[in-house]
Amino acid sequence: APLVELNASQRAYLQAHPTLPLCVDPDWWPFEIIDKHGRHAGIAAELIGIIAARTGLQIALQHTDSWEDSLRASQAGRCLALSFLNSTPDREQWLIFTAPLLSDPNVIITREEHPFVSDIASLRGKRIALPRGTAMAERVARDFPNLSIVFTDSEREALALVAERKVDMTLRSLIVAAHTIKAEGWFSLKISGQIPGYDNQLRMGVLKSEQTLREILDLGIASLSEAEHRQIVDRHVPIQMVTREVTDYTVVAWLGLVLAAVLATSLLWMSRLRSLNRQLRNQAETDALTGLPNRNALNASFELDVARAQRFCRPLSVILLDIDHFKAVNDDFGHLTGDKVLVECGQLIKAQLRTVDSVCRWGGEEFLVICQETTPEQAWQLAERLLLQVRGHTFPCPRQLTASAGVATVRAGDSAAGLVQRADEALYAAKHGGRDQVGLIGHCESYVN
Ligand SMILES: Nc1nc2c(ncn2[C@@H]2O[C@H](COP(=O)(O)OP(=O)(O)OP(=O)(O)O)[C@@H](O)[C@H]2O)c(=O)[nH]1
Repeated sequence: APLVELNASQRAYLQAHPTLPLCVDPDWWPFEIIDKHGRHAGIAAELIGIIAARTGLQIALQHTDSWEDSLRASQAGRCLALSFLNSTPDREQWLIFTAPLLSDPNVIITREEHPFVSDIASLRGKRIALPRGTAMAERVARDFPNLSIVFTDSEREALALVAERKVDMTLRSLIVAAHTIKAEGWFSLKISGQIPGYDNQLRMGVLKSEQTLREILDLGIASLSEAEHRQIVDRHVPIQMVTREVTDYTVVAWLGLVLAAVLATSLLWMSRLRSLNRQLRNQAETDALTGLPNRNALNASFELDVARAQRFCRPLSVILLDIDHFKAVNDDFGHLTGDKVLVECGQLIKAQLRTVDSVCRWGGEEFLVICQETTPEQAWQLAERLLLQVRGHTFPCPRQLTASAGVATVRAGDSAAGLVQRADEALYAAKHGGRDQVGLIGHCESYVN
């Protein structure tokens, strides 16, 4: 980078001051530290190093034991400049300040389970830990009377109180917080929000008498590029600085993402539940072997069919069909053959029906056919046709098979069960009469004129 161009009085100042006595905070990592070799290190040290190289200043580090020590040394005139500090009315009594070397937002730190803070002014009765005597503690007390402040002796103690659940939150420099959370392993802490305008503007402080020194430093500071700032900060803060983007918008975006994820999961879950329920209902109402509806599937609608036929004097008939000597099929050719016969018999019956009629597997080797708008005579004819089909069909079984059927038609006062009962009696009669025939019980009373 090019050297900064100085004017005559600035060059004269440098000649009169071959070294610049600088006081720093010896223990404020990652901003700055006096390391074990007695060297100034950290973000501030690197930024000031570039400034010195570009302006020709020779820095002479003044060793102190603490930040308070450094402030006292500065007040006593033992160092002409302080490295990295916010300007406050108190400090302005003896210092003048350069432009900021670094802006660093102060962020709200809470435990992981705390919701994101979008508006700190709306929080009631929350406890916030802040180091005593800091500019930020003064500002929070003034701007947010809704919070109760717990004063601590250090920033570390403030963070520890949050980690130990003794307070709800603290406010801290993003860079220092990111570093400390990682260094201390306080991963139960998170950055929950940011107070707009609560930024650290870290500047160099120069004794009031040293106007020219401030001019020189400002020229050096102005020469620092955004990329140089970023590189230096990134090197010292191992946590990704995307956290720098923690503003209300990111919070909203994150919440949006989380909500979307929850919504998507519930929708998925609900559709899965619906599909499972559909499967369950299908399974409950379908005969696994033949794929026909079973007795359960029929019950509700069958009662209604019977009631409707009675109410409107319409004929409704049922046919109960039973394969003859089916036990012998099982016994002679095995259950698997018996199963195949049942499946084919179901298909055979179904193929003969009008769409308004329905067939279900009533149980065992019995099929029940419900024939809407069907007189006993018509039902009888259908039953005869079904038996003819069975008789003429080649089942996957070495034996020629036949079936018997019982027919019944709705009467006044009938229930669905009563109707099937009569069909069963008719079937019994057919079996008794020699099988392979249709049985009919009682007279063929019908509602049709
Ligand atoms: N393979 C097979 N057999 C079944 C099934 N359900 C019932 N059965 C058998 O069907 C047979 C019915 O026999 P029975 O009620 O004695 O009547 P049948 O041998 O058909 O004689 P009739 O009805 O008097 O002509 C029994 O042996 C049952 O085990 C099934 O799902 N698969």
